[in-house]
Amino acid sequence: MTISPQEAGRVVEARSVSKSYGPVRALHEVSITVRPGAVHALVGENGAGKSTLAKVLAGIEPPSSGTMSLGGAPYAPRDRAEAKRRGINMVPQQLSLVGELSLVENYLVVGSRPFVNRRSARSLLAATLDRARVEVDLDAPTASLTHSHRQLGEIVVALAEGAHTLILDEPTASLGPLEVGGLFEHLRSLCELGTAIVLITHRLDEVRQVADDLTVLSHGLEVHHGSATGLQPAEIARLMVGELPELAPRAARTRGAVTLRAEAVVAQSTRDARLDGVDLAVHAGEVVGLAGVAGSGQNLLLDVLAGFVPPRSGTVTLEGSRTVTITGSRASTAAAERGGATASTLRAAGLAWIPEDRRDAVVPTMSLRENLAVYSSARGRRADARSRPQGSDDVSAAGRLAAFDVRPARPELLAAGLSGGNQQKLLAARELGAAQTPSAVLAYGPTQGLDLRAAQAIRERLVDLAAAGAAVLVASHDLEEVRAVADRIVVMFGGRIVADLPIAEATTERLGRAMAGLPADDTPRPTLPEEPAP
Ligand SMILES: Nc1ncnc2c1ncn2[C@@H]1O[C@H](COP(=O)(O)OP(=O)(O)OP(=O)(O)O)[C@@H](O)[C@H]1O
Repeated sequence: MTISPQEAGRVVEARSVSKSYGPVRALHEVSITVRPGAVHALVGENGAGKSTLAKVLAGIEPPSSGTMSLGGAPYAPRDRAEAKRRGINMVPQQLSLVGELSLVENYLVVGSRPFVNRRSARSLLAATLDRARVEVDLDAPTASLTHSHRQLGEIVVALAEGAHTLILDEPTASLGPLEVGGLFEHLRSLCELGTAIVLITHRLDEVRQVADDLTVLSHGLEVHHGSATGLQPAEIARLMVGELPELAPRAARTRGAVTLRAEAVVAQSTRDARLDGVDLAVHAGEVVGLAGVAGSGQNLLLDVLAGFVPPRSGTVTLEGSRTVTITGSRASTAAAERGGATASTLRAAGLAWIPEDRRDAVVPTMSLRENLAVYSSARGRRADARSRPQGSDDVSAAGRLAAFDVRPARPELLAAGLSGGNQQKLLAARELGAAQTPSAVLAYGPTQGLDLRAAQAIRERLVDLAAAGAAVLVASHDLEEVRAVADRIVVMFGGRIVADLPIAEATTERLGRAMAGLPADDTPRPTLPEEPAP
């Protein structure tokens, strides 16, 4: 590719950049060249240093040593605002839009241009949308937008701030295949306009689909830097982690009685399709996959099953260490009648819960040990700990962290110091690593942000828990994730369950049709359920 003089002014280079956090060496003499008009994929296993490199490029963290340049001129941003002024902006792993505010209002909050009024901010964003060929509602509260629209909205805000180099930290981690396709189309349009994109991803197939250049990091070192063209996912995986162990063959399991049941559940939330009489039974010893395009009701169903959203009508039952029944908006166990909250009543009865957004479950300001113990502490179990030998908690916490390969496996560290993938492993260690098998597991995208090896370990753990008698329900935007573990796949569309397929019958074609609300054969579309009441 030939670079015009104007574009040459935008080549971002980092030379021998290192970054340490105390004793942790996150980056060691890494060099990268980011070209205008190209997608540069940045891959590596969890904790390899990808986000750190992104933060250094975006002025969020200063490097410990090394130099950077922009268009040949020195580039050493003092902070993020300076990086933005020079045209380099980052969309973080966890989106930073304020949910109650619209995109226009969010832009007014973060925009670096002084004295921009609402009308000119709106027209600037509208023009940016147009240029990037994106359609997103500029005036609705961003919390009411789908995840992919929020993602695009955040990109549009960054572009409106004048970014010529955009760094996207795992933008596809919680998007479904259709949304990923849409996002990539937009990224390609941006590249045609000369924007440079650094794309951090764990989905190696995406590198083949969209990337021009590739940098692979491993343990803070750069192990590959070059063209992405023609590289197959398996080759990239080998560069990242060496050979992957074969998936263990699935152990034979027997399906037991129903452990988790939803009957005629009707529920409503502002973020998802209204549940319209959902029946679902998950048996002890089975893994059920839950699929659906975003907004089909799967988020709300899991929130109802986890006790966070009370159903308007219908019943949820967990046959755990005791039976918990939720009807309408109340849990009817003795504990709940004494005032116990529904979600914690379910937990106390043996429900494990991995939410879609790990920020709902991991407390960054607490240590890893405190994060592991947070629910038992909340139930007043600290007193038990006092009677144990001193330090035994730390030993068991360290063992649990090591078993889930949390790096570093040091119980006293704050969770904030872990990379995103390692926080996800910490969550899995808490929810799936207790000595006692949970009665039921609800997991939404349990391998989000995990590298191949870590994702494989979590999948095996879910299957092992089912073999040990748990009823496991796994929802994901990533069909491959669901398919890798499930014995059957239930598909939601428009707030209803529209298909329930044994894994052997869950072909891409059949799942795709069900997810689009089409019947199994070629007959016309079914009538959609009524619109939720305003
Ligand atoms: N604020 C921090 N304090 C201490 N250590 C940190 C901090 N941020 C990152 N680290 C450490 O630096 C290393 C690299 O982390 P980084 O977040 O860059 O990894 P990553 O490749 O983005 O991982 P992931 O795929 O899990 O997001 C890790 O060992 C991490 O624990």
